[in-house]
Amino acid sequence: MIIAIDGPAASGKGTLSRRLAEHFELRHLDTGLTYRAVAAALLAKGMPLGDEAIAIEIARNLDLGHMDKSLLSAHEIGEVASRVAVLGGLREELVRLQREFANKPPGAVLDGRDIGTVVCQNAEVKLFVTASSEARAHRRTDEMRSKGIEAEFADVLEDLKRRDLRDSQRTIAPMKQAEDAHLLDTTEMDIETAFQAAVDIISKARDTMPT
Ligand SMILES: Nc1ncnc2c1ncn2[C@@H]1O[C@H](COP(=O)(O)OP(=O)(O)OP(=O)(O)O)[C@@H](O)[C@H]1O
Ligand SMILES: Nc1ccn([C@@H]2O[C@H](COP(=O)(O)O)[C@@H](O)[C@H]2O)c(=O)n1
Repeated sequence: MIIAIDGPAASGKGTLSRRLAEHFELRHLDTGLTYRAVAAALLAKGMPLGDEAIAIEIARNLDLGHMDKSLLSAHEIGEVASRVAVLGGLREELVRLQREFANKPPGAVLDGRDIGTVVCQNAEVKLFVTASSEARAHRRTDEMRSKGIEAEFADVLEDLKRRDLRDSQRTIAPMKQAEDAHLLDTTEMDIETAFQAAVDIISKARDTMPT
């Protein structure tokens, strides 16, 4: 079974995806990390962010098993990732790796921006996880502060809105809800409630799948 989870920044899709993968005994790939890894490598090499040939080369050498989430999660890397994510050739290379991951048995949960619309259009279940910009900014600000990182709610909110706008308006594979995706708005849900709602949707979909 392949479960595709998309949604805007800090909507909780990563938290949900990890728990769903554990619950349904599937593998999990946070595809945002693949864009972040390329962004971080470009920054480390001091290369211009628009240098697509170098970005593709970095993507070809990416080892999905060795992406350091704690390093790549930095708020600033998310911003740079969203700027390199507009490059079509780079996306093709990363999508190839992501599909390879998804198609290995017993299946997987992938989260990102274009999983239901591009990467795994054939996924058995698709969710589009969202929450109001304010709720997402509060969650991200709390998360950063809990790690000892200084964060101002207003700055985080502005950054999230800018990133969402870029991600949803780019020409290639923009972030959007797939037509056959279930919408899960978690603005008024805590993590446990959101998880139970997702399990219900997926279990119902699985019960109606041909064996
Ligand atoms: N329903 C929820 N209620 C409250 N907090 C939540 C909820 N879901 C997730 N969180 C918290 O919000 C923060 C962001 O969640 P998470 O990292 O899963 O989002 P994301 O969509 O994967 O973000 P990104 O796109 O930046 O990778 C985390 O600190 C997480 O614990
Ligand atoms: N399938 C995806 C996943 C991510 N992106 C881009 O990467 C940025 C960082 O992603 P996070 O999920 O870690 O926040 C994101 O803002 C997107 O620009 C993508 O394009 N497609």
